[in-house]
Amino acid sequence: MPQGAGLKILVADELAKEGLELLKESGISFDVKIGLKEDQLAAETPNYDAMIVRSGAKVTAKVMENPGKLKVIARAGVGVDNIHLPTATAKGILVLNTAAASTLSTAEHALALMMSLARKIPAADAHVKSGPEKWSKAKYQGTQLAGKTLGVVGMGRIGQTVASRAIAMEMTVIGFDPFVQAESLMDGKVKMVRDFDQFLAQIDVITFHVPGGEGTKHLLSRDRLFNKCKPNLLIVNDARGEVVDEFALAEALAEKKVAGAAIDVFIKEPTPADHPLLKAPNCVLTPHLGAQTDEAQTAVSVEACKAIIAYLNSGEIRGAVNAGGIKLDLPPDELPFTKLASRVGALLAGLMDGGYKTITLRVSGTKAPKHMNTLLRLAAVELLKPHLGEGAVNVINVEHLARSRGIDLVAIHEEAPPAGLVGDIVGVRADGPNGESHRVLGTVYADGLPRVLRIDNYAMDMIPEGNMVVIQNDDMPGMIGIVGTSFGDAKVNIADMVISREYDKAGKATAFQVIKTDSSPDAKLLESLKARPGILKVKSVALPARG
Ligand SMILES: NC(=O)C1=CN([C@@H]2O[C@H](COP(=O)(O)OP(=O)(O)OC[C@H]3O[C@@H](n4cnc5c(N)ncnc54)[C@H](O)[C@@H]3O)[C@@H](O)[C@H]2O)C=CC1
Ligand SMILES: O=C(O)C(=O)COP(=O)(O)O
Repeated sequence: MPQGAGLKILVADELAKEGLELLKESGISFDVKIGLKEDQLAAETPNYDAMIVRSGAKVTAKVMENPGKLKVIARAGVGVDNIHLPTATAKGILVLNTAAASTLSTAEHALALMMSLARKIPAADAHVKSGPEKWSKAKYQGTQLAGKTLGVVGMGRIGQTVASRAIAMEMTVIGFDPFVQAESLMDGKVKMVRDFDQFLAQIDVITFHVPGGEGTKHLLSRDRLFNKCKPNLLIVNDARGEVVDEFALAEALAEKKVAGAAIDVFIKEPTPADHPLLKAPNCVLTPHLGAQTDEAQTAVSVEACKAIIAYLNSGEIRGAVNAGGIKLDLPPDELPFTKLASRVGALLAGLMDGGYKTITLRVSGTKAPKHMNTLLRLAAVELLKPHLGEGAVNVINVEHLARSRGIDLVAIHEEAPPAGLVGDIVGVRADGPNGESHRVLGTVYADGLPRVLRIDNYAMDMIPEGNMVVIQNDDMPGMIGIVGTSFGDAKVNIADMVISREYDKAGKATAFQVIKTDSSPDAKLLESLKARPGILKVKSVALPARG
């Protein structure tokens, strides 16, 4: 079957053709359905493996309530405030964006707004076009930006790009961003101010480059607009509508509490006909055009489509917003640790009788510790699968599902491998609520294949793969024979086997037999083994084949 066959993508906002071409080439079928209302989008969602949106489609909790086969949503752009992230994460849907693809265009748009505002370009343009009779220059006298102080709110990708260009225009730039700890940024050229009101007191122009949402709502509130801003302040909002109190802004402009505003983004888009900013003085408005250039639209479309294709075809995660920083497309010498973690997790799940209180990953060495979160999530997915079902848990929702069940996920970087072992060791331990506890330790050899080196305290060296049966028995003569004969009688061929012995504190020896079989042992065989005197535990686990 060709790659991509059977998969379907919903393109729910307008997307540049370059990305759509990539979808066609990938063989994954797609439908373009723009302007769907919440109910319509909710009805369409379960039929698609992936969705691509910009800011128009609202992917609410309701839309994802019954996500069907939806696995991934790509935002062709930056802001993901139109996607209900907690629901996406809980449902195991990867959300990704194209973070840097539109940075330059959006920064240029903010600068264009700033200059339009300072020099009254839109009004002057309309004036000239209105005819020669009232030709006036004095009415359109503007403000020079060189020498003025620009305050950049949000010193991320777009904020810094705006700052560098404003510095080139000989503006003084200061920044406000509570998530930047440095005293200054950009080689000391942008001083960071901690207190927002003190920041407002220093600036002639303010430009916003923050994400939307509760954390940034009404940063420029009514109180600040009326009582904290300098009356000559020019306001640029190319971020999100809620960042500035739109209604208070219209009043502040009318009452000359601030000098002007240029706004690209609104609480409600399209803006309603009675929106107060439409009639506010010295106010320049654009219809969410920050990223609307040929270059940015091509880039976001291509990146979003490439990322969707990569995730659907190979599980590769690019530009993830809700995957806790995990990475599955690792270099060849690190990639086998992902398989190791999954198989260690699956083996451990097979050993446990009950549920879990804590799942702990311990890693040592140089390669595995680079990917602790990824390895922990992969192991935890396998541990939770038998409890939640095959399709219910994945690397996106595993942390949420564990937390919602009161299971702690812990990752520990050990300075040195456990005694007797060397190199990159990945160990996973599960502790149950009733004192049950098991652990499995493994590594990856130079052949790139995972090895299990310990189950509990039993030492071994085995590739975890295929049908595996783990048997714990009293260490006494004849036990291997009993097991061998039982498998033989059941016509189950033993492909490989390791035996390991351990002594408990009282000096009593027990042995572990880890057996790989060519076919799956049935319940009757396992039950008959369990019933044998001297056999303490029999567990069967089906792992993927070696490949
Ligand atoms: N008008 C348009 O068409 C476009 C608008 N945007 C908007 O611009 C935003 C920023 O984009 P990037 O610079 O790429 O994101 P970014 O993530 O690189 O930067 C955002 C910055 O905001 C800071 N921040 C967060 N909360 C803050 C707060 N309460 N006060 C001050 N700073 C805060 C963060 O620490 C970060 O440094 C996007 O989230 C999106 O909402 C992005 C692209 C196009
Ligand atoms: O990328 C962003 O965050 C934007 O705001 C751009 O929105 P758009 O894709 O043009 O609807």
